[in-house]
Amino acid sequence: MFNPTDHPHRRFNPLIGEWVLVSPHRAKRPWQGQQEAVDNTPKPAHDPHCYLCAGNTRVNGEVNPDYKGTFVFQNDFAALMADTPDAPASTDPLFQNTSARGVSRVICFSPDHSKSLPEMDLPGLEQVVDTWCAQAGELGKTYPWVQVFENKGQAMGCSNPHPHGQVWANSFIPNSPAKEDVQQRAYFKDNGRPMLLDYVEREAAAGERTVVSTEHWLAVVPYWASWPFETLLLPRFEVKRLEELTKEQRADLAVALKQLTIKYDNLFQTSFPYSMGWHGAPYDVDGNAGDTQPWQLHAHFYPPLLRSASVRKFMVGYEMLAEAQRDLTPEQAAAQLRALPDVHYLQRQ
Ligand SMILES: O=C1CCN([C@@H]2O[C@H](COP(=O)(O)O)[C@@H](O)[C@H]2O)C(=O)N1
Ligand SMILES: [Zn+2]
Repeated sequence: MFNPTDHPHRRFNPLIGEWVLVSPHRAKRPWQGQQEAVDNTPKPAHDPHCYLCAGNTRVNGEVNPDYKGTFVFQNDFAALMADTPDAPASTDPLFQNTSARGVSRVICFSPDHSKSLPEMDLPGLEQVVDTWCAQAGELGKTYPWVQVFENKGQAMGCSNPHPHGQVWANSFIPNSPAKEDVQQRAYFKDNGRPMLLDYVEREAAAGERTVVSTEHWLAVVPYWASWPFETLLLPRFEVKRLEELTKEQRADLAVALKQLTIKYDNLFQTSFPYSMGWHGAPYDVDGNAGDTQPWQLHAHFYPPLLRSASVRKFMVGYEMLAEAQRDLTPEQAAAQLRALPDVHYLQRQ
């Protein structure tokens, strides 16, 4: 008799139209592979050598202001520029290219070099949320896609430990949002409702994949999660883009973010690495983005850790050549996170 906690099976991710292989007992195999370096040394509130700290000089010689809340600056090594000339049109179907313009900005979450999101207070987190919303709303006037994201931890290639995120505006809609656009439009056409609005209601009723639940927000390990402790942060109301969030919805988002990231840090009692980012309806800057009705704003958290602070999941081999594969079920991951205290392990000492 099939049982999803013991038997390998595949699950469909309707947001990108791809399958994930679930092998529930893979996490039990002996591990003699790489151990990630774990850096639990406490950080100073101000680091005189940090390029992102208030009042310090950045690598390009600019001096950061003595900022008190969030601080946004143009990335000195921007991946995209606003004035890049058009790439020459290609006629050969095997050698297609197209132009790429945009803006890259860095968002310092606070002047405190030592506090990542779970350790920040709610007013500080609300400022981060307001900054995300303001950046998306401003850049969305000029660019069809605005990618708000955060790389946290050295395990995620973070080049600077000062808690910060980034926002990259694009003159194009990148691959992942493009897939989600197609999938949400197809679902809306068949069902007359945004996919993730139906999904959040079903998950709120089910509960077995819920990690954090607040008045306006729900964080789940999605049924189709790829990364071991991947979560999807969903509004429990219809909303298309960050800047549409009301003050109350933003304040509650700060609560949900704090609870989720505290759970994450408590899982292996370490600052939990992840890449996270927001997806909302593309912006209609040239009149052909289509209506926003099928879309629902949401945030993805993609954390690499699998078994401990030092053992991560590798999406390699089978995952690169075939399809994503996970070593424990989403329900098991959610249960582990749910069972954790909602006070940060450093606060408890
Ligand atoms: O003086 C600096 C240092 C870092 N940066 C930028 O800060 C960003 C740090 O982000 P990451 O840690 O996610 O790499 C990185 O994109 C880097 O280009 C500056 O723009 N100026
Ligand atoms: Zn710093």
